[in-house]
This record gives sequence, C-alpha cells and structure tokens, in this order.
Amino acid sequence: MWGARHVTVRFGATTALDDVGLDLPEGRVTSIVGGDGAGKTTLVRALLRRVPLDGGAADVPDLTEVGYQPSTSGVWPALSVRQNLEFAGVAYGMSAATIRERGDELLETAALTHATSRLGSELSGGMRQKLGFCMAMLHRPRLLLLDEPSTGVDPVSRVELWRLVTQAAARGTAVGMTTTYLDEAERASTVVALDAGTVLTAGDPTAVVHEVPGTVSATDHRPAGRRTWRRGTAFHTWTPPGETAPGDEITPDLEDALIALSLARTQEDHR
Ligand SMILES: Nc1ncnc2c1ncn2[C@@H]1O[C@H](COP(=O)(O)OP(=O)(O)OP(=O)(O)O)[C@@H](O)[C@H]1O
Repeated sequence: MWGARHVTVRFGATTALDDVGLDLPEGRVTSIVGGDGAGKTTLVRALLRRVPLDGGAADVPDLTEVGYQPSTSGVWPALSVRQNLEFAGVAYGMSAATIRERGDELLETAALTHATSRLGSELSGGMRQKLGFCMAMLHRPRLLLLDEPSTGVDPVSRVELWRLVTQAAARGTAVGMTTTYLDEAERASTVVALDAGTVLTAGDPTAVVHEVPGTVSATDHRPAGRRTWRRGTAFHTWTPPGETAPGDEITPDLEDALIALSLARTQEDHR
C-alpha cells in the first residue's frame, strides 16, 4: 500500500508535518482535508519527493508511475487543450499514437472533446481542472495525487470531476486528493483530517463522525462563554463528556465532527 509513514517536514522553525501517516490503497479514493496551513499541500509534495523529509518515509511507486495535478491545475495557458496533453505525454516518454489514443479517450470522458483547439487561458475554471486531471492520468499512473482539484470549480463541474476521480479508482488507481469541500470528502472511502501538521483523525467518514466525544448541540443564539461555529442560521457547540450542553443535541455531520474533534484536542492540550 502506498502512503506516508511517520513523515515530518520542517521549514525553518515551522513544523509543517509532524509524524504524519497516510495510507493510499489501490482502487480507493482517500481525501485529505484540513484548514488553511494544516499541511495538505506539504503532504502531497512530500509524497512526490518535492520537499525533503526531516523524518519518516514516502512509500510511492517510481515517479514515472505517479500522476500529479497541482492546485494551479498544471495546464499551460498558452497551449491548446490538445497541445497540453501532448506536452504532458511527451514528458512521460509516451509515443505520439498512444498520446492521441488515450488523450481522445480522456477528453471524451471529461466532456472536453469539443474544446481540443481552445487555449488553456480560454478555458473555464472547471474545464481547466478537468484538463489538468486528464494530463495527470494520461500515462495511467498507479498513484494519482490531486491537490485541491475542485477549488473554485462550479458545482456541476465538481460532480463531473468527482466522476472522473472515482472512475480512475475503479480501474485500480490509488487516488489521494486534498479538498476543502467536506461533502466531497464524505464520498471518499477514507478521509484523513490534518490539523496543524498532525493527523486529527483518519477513517471511513461515517466512523469519524462517531468518534466525537461528548455532544454537539444547536441553538439559534450564541451561547455565552462557549466556542461555537455557524451552520446556516444556527450556532453549533461542542460540549465535553459529563458537561451540560446548550440547546438540542444533534447528530454531527463530517464538518461538525472535525471541528468538535479539533476543539476536543485543544482542550486535551490545555489540561
Ligand atoms: N516552502 C515553504 N516555506 C516555508 N513554510 C512553508 C512552505 N510551504 C509550506 N509552509 C508552511 O507549512 C505549513 C503547511 O502549509 P501547507 O501549504 O502544506 O498547508 P495546506 O493545508 O495545504 O494549506 P492551504 O489549504 O492554505 O494551501 C504552513 O504553516 C505553511 O506556512
């Protein structure tokens, strides 16, 4: 199984990753979530050996068998859709015929066939991310790493991107994907949540929700002296075990669960 084993990465005084473990099984989508600066991009870059490790190891196939889509999509703005694919294929040492054949197949699946002669700079955000995905998949990698492929992409294109990702996994590719959309993360086989460079929790999204200690409750006003988070018009609060919760207890979703687990950990740290 591919992944990261006890990976630590430091940038000067900043510890971006501290003893992080990550499993990326073949045929599965693993989503990596976490707030700004949690370490998602650094983890992907550590797997690609683009940052030096201060500890641990990255267990990945030969880099010629890894596909990578950077958060900037990786699409060259001055090249056409077709040329972008050719450029990516040549970089992987593929023949012109294979690039053409697999490129056509991927463009068809990504519903981009009509846009082959359009320049990268002329594509919508969603089309650009889908092309970036096709470029990362062209050489049929065993491991596919996607860094926030759906950020800034409209909901319809997000659904299409997700379909491409799950199809890649169904063909046996191990997929690791960072995302800030928890509804998307919830659909993955496994979610790995990073918090300040460490693994807050990892597992089946349903199991993660059941890990929350204490209760999550909802009120229509902000309860005094409590740390709350807004969900629509309601305020949600996490209450440690044995304490009285304000408002009505609710069943947390993944977003509630991750915030509650982070608050529970902060409380542990202060004890
Ligand atoms: N090249 C670098 N030099 C110095 N510090 C860095 C570098 N890259 C990342 N960091 C720091 O490491 C931490 C983790 O950053 P990283 O970009 O991995 O987080 P992230 O979860 O991907 O966040 P975001 O969603 O905001 O991109 C942050 O504190 C960041 O400032």
